[in-house]
Amino acid sequence: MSHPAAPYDALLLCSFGGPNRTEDVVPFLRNVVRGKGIPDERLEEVGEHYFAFDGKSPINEQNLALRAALAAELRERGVELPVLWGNRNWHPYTVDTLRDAVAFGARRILVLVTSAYASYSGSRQYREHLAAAVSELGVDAEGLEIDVLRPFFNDPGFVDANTDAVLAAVEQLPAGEGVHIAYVTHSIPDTMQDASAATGPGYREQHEDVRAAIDATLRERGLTVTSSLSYCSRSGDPRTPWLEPDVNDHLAQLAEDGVTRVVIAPIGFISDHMEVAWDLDTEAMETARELGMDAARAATAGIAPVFVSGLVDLVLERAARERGEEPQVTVRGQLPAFPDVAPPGSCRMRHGEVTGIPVLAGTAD
Ligand SMILES: CC1=C(CCC(=O)O)c2cc3nc(cc4[nH]c(cc5[nH]c(cc1n2)c(C)c5CCC(=O)O)c(CCC(=O)O)c4C)C(CCC(=O)O)=C3C
Ligand SMILES: [Fe+2]
Repeated sequence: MSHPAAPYDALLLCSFGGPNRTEDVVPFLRNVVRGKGIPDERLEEVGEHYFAFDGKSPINEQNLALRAALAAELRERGVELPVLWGNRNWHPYTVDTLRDAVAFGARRILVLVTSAYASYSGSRQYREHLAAAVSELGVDAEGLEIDVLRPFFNDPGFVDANTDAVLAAVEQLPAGEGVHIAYVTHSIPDTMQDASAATGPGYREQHEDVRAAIDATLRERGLTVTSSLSYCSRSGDPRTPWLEPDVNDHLAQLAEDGVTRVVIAPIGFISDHMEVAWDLDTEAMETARELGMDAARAATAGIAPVFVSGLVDLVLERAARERGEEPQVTVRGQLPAFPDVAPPGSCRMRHGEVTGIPVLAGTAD
């Protein structure tokens, strides 16, 4: 029998990156907004949330924890597959990790992007980034082949971890009748939403599918549930339309409608990074308090064993398909599993225009 992770010889956790201390904040943000000509003074303002946390984003420690959990789960299953880590916008940069991996003999690498949903920001932008990293490596990357795991929003491990978290949050609320689950994700520009829906279910529709799947389980458990999807963390020009409603406006509307018990469930995020810490734990929870609601924030998937185990299943499933086998694929919700290779035209940038920017694991059109 072949090695369960063959043909891969490494798994690369590829994430956004975040600053570790005050001095990192502006250089990190320069990377994030690269090429947009935004002056440093403006970045000092954009970095306000990071400065409020002494310049330290929680995201790096979360990725280290996820890497350790993935490595432990692989080891437990007797699978030898090193788990590497590289970021788009801060150390360790993907290009550096890849250079080391190649020097250590890696030739086929599978990438796990730390966004569960497909959109330009969570999907194609990472594939552009990987192509740029390989191109920067030049001859050093000769013979290197990189695949990217499909978006995993409807993976049973991810959905079940979120379901468990919502159930635990309901338990935290004072006793009462009925509960509203306010599912929350990162807002994106309407144009990016439209582009995400060009070749398959769009960003919003992917979230709606997860919402319905979790709701169904909650009702099976006997809970009286209403629910909604709202958005956080919009940025940019206020005249540009982004997905709405904003979670704070939405909570006010819910209060007006007589909702008194609410669970804020950040299904759009795989861990408690800055958006969750600031926009939800700081702002949205305060909004709920001011509105006199009983509110609890559901945990993100983080390193919940069911989530980590689901990710390892995904890795082994993809490896098996690369070997020409037909492993069983299980999803929650109504949408199918996304394809291994993103179809041409998928998740283009804001306006769906063809940029010609090279991508890995897919075509540039
Ligand atoms: C859909 C989505 C996810 C996926 C959800 C997920 O992966 O969880 C995500 C992840 C993240 N985004 C992050 C940080 C930032 N995102 C920015 C800007 C933007 N994000 C957008 C969307 C998303 N972003 C968009 C449409 C913009 C506007 C710029 C543009 O139109 O292209 C900016 C620039 C400043 C600003 O505009 O606010 C920053 C600093 C961090 C790190 C957090 C930490 O440090 O803990 C993470 C994981
Ligand atoms: Fe972002």
